[in-house]
Amino acid sequence: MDQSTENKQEILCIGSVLWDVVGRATIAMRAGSDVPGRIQRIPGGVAMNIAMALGRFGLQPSALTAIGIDPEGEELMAACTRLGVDTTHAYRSPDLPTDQYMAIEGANGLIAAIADAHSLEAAGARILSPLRDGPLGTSEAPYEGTIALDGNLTHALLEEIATDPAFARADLRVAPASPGKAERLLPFLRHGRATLYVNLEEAGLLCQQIFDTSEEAASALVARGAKRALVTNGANPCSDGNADGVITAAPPEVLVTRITGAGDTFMAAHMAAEISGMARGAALTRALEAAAIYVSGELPS
Ligand SMILES: Nc1ncnc2c1ncn2[C@@H]1O[C@H](COP(=O)(O)OP(=O)(O)OP(=O)(O)O)[C@@H](O)[C@H]1O
Ligand SMILES: O=c1[nH]cc([C@@H]2O[C@H](CO)[C@@H](O)[C@H]2O)c(=O)[nH]1
Repeated sequence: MDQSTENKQEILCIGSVLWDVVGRATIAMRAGSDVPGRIQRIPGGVAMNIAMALGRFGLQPSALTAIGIDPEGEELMAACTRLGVDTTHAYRSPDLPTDQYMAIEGANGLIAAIADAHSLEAAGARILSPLRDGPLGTSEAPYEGTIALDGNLTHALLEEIATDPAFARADLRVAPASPGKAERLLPFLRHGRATLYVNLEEAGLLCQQIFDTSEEAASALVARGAKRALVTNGANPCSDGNADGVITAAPPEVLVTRITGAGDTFMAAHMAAEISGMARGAALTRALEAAAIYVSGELPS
């Protein structure tokens, strides 16, 4: 281990590490538009986005995911190394192509996106082997560190994680992959083992209820069985609820230049703050500050 990594805290990120292919146009678009613009390919997937943000906050992220042994996978492995995300424990299969996500963004925001995470889903429990069969942990000697988990895994695998003894001692923090996959996190309401990081819409989908405030949503998630729930609501106040009650704080007012990634930045900053020993209130404030810096266009650290 070299000098730069020996004092950093390792943190596992479980879920999608894939290529994002994003087409952007500066004019407003709708279904069927065919316009000039730019197309970029960048590392993505919720677990990867959280891992990259955790790295920026001084932690040492390691990904448990599926990455193909195809040219796209080799390039993605190199990109992870370059971006400070360890892939020693990633599952590599010659039969599964590297996953990808495709989005189209116009001046009026996201028009549509497709997430092809079929290889991650097909790899299933094989990505968890380092936590179940070693070297990171076993049922008898469970992993005791912090884990960020995304909701790209199948509902069945998330259900297993919610009760698996190999996860019993971890500080498990879970984020949905998209509103469309929010309901995959229901096992963590039935088995109160995880801290959930959701936005107001995702909280509503999990509780089958419409919420006006993050405070209402956080207390409803805890009432439904979540051990702890952090609910963000864009520029509006954000809440942290657990059995002791709900605390709420407002994001600083900033000029917004980008939004995508705000939720991942919030989660990573909040995890890093708590790992460094901050209390609930201070960690919430720190995470809101980091997300504000991010949406205003800088990379917080
Ligand atoms: N307009 C804003 N002004 C200030 N802070 C913001 C704004 N939008 C988002 N944030 C910050 O980012 C956090 C997460 O935002 P949001 O609730 O929109 O999450 P999300 O929907 O998961 O984001 P994402 O766009 O990454 O999916 C907020 O709690 C807040 O701290
Ligand atoms: O179903 C999914 N949708 C979107 C993402 C990721 O979220 C980011 C966009 O919000 C992007 O990086 C994409 O890969 C994912 O991992 N799964």
